[in-house]
Amino acid sequence: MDRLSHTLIEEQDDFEMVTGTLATTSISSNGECQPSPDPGTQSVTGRDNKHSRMSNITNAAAEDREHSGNYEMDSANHVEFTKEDNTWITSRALVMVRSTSGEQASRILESMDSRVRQSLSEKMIDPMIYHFRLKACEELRVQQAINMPRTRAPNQNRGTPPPPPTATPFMNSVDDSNTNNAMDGVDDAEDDDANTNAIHDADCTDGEDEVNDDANEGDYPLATSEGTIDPTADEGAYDQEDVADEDQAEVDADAINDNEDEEEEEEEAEQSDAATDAGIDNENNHDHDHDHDNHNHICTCTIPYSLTSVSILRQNPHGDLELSSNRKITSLTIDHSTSPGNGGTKTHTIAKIEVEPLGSGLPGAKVEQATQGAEPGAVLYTQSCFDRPVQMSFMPNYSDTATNPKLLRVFIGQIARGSQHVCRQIVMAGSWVNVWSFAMIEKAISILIYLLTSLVIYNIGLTLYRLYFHPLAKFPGPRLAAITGWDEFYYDAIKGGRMIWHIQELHDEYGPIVRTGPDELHIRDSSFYDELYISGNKGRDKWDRVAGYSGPPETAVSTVGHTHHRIRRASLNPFFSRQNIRHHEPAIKDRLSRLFSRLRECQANGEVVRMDCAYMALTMDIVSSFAFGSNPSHLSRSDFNVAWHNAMVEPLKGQPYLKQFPYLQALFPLMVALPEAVLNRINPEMSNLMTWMRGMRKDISRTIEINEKGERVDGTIFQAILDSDVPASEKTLTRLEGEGSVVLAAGSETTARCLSVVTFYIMYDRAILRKLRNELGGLRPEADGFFALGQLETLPYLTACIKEGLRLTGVVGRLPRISHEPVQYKDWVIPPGTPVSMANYHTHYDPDNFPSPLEYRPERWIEASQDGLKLDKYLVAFGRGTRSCIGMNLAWTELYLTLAHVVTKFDFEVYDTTIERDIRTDRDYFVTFPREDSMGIRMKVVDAF
Ligand code: HEM
Repeated sequence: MDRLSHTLIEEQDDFEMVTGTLATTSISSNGECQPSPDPGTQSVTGRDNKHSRMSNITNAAAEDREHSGNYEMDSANHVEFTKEDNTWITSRALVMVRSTSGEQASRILESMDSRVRQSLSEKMIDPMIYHFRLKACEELRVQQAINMPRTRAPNQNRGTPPPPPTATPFMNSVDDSNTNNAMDGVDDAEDDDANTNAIHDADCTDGEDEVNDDANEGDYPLATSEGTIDPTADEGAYDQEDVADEDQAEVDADAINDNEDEEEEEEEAEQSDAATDAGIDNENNHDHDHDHDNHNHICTCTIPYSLTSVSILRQNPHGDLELSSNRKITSLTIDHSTSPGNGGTKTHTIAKIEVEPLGSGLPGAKVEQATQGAEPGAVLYTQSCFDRPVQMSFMPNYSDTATNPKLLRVFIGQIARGSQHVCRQIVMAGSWVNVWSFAMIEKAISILIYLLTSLVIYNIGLTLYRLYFHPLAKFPGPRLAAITGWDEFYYDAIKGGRMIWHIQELHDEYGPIVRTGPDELHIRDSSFYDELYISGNKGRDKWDRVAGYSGPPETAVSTVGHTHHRIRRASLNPFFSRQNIRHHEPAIKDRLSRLFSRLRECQANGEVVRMDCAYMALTMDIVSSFAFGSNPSHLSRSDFNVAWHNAMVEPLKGQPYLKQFPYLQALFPLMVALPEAVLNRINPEMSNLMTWMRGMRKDISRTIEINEKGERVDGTIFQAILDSDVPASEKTLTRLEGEGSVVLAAGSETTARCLSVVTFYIMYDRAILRKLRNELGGLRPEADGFFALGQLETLPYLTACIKEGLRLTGVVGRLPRISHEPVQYKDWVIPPGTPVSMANYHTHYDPDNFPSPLEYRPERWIEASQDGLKLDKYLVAFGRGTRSCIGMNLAWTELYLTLAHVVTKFDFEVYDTTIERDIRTDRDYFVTFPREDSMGIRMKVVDAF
């Protein structure tokens, strides 16, 4: 394109739009913009003279400058505009005039220097036209300064004045006004603009433009001083008869434009190529009029991903990036209804955009819906509140989007040429820029730093408090345990249920009472057991940290308060009474018969039996018939339903995590709520359990319904609770459901483990087997083929075998209790409210009471009794006090009946089972666990009698 040479003023900055040093552009006698008429400095180019009217303007402006310092020419800074520039300026000015309300126009006129007005009036120049031409010149100059492709001029249609700004939808209004979306490019419309009116450039410190205030502050405002951009606002056109003159001027310019068509097409083609280079679909983005050669000149707009703010990084003349301003978007509304898809590119209309007033600074803005429009790949089209459309195109960055989806490439261009307040910086952007969600990241980082600092300070304070000022500070123990409870997590979660062995070492070092955690004491003294786990009204509370995972909410076992626990326990006691268990004896014997027949089958098949699973199937079948009146028949399953065994046992390993992160308990109800198919895929074993729980819930609901009709469902724990005197709040579906789960869990693995360990030792040590068979040989079975329970309970050796089994297995872990009164232990006064624990393991393996504690030696119980020692005092497998095991009568019944009949009816051979690996208590997950590599307790049935 044959551009006339032009000189730009020395700008303070490429991106400083209208400051007080606007280029001193003049309007030549032919009506084109050109350098000011300073003969000494301007390069005047040849032009045809046909638009003589405009020379008046030129002269007027020149004279103005003589009168006013504001219009002082800067001889060093002058500019020349081409014809097409002038065309654009004219059209642009027209649009601005039309979009100016009467009120605004009056303000402009008022603020205009009277001498200027006078001068203009003498030369019959409309001051509004003059004013807006200045602005248009200024815009154009800025674009040229950054070498940005020109926006399609408004009112491109030959002779048709542009329509006034319309209300939403903006896309429509953009189309109507023939400005299309802002990136409509330099298209044929420019051919139409031959309006060669020219305006002298002027120094814009004339005070008529509040934009200058912003610019002078070195800021790059994106908002009006009120901070609002409302593209829906129709400010009402400035009714100007003088527009007719402009139209006439446009007609005059047609002839000139014809020569320029070819050049325009070439330019368009260049730009289209550049867009292709930038990865933009030219078809979809044919309107993206931008210049990719100018990346170095553009400012980089940092628009947070959520569009909470807009900040602009500008590039100074040295090529460095500078942060020029941050403006917070306070509201951004996207009109999705006007968002047609565009070949995979989403197009949205911004219905309204508001930014903060100057000086508000970052950060923080609540932006509704903003993110919806700002996803990578989305294209935001909008029309500014002014006369030009604003387009923001969000496209993935070529290189970084894959690794960092927050990095977008944004094209911002052709925006609101007339909207100097708001978008002039964006006008300058006019190209593809990288956009990062800095504000969000910065905000997150600052919050993180704040939190970390607070955390560090808090922890330092807490550490000092725990070490020196805590009520337990005087108690012995390692400093680490005094400071943090994480060592417990390490031993229980990381090393796998080993905390009680670590505590054992601490006792060896520090004595019988040790501070094992910041708030917790532990005592290893078998003689103190009954004092801590006290009976009667002085009962202790549970520690809420532990109670939470002992069982589901609302159950007795998870109740913290002693009094509340008593109420709940009272509703269960009758059901677990010795009398009620006797009542269930036939059902227990029935399940035992099933076990015996299964063992005979195994013998016949030569199968190796997982005794731990067989006994688990037995205890689950028994407890199910006892508590729920049902028969799940785990015994009948070929593998004794090993899946159920695992489903009941494996979750216990999660207890250390639940203790450290109690909120994980919230996941359990979610798991129950998961659809069966989903859970089945995730964990088929748990899925069985969940299915069972759902079934139980149905049964309970039915029981409640039947009770409401005045009828009963006898023989279940649910009916027992409903029959009890407890308040209705203790008879809810949740409570009943919870108690059902607890009974199934507490009543199966505990007893099963004891049975399988005892069976192992009896079969492993034939001497024990012989003694036991001798003792049992003195009994005669009853009519049902079973020994009478009463008789079995009198057998000392059988009882000793069971006690020795309970000593080595059962609940081995700590059972914290909290007293509301000070507790005296030796010289120590334990402050009220302190959780104090004793591990059953330490009592059961106390060598003072049980020499060679790791050995299975039933004889110790016989010998102790003969020596008058009350060894039973130290058998605490079922706990003691108000919270001891409620199911111990059932457990004893099962143990007596099962062991007595198994040893007399079957002979087993231990199969690849070792004491070290499979029998000995190695881990504490509330109940005893063998070593990790255990393969179960396996035996072969070699004989059946
Ligand atoms: C050898 C077998 C068993 C052992 C070693 C045993 C051990 C224990 C222990 C130590 C506790 C106290 C837990 C604590 O303080 O948090 C307890 C509580 C409990 N046990 Fe057992 N138990 C056995 C069998 C059973 C059976 C067969 C049932 C039911 C059918 C049962 C049901 C319960 C219940 C419901 C509790 C909670 C009591 C409460 O908090 O009031 N247990 N058990």
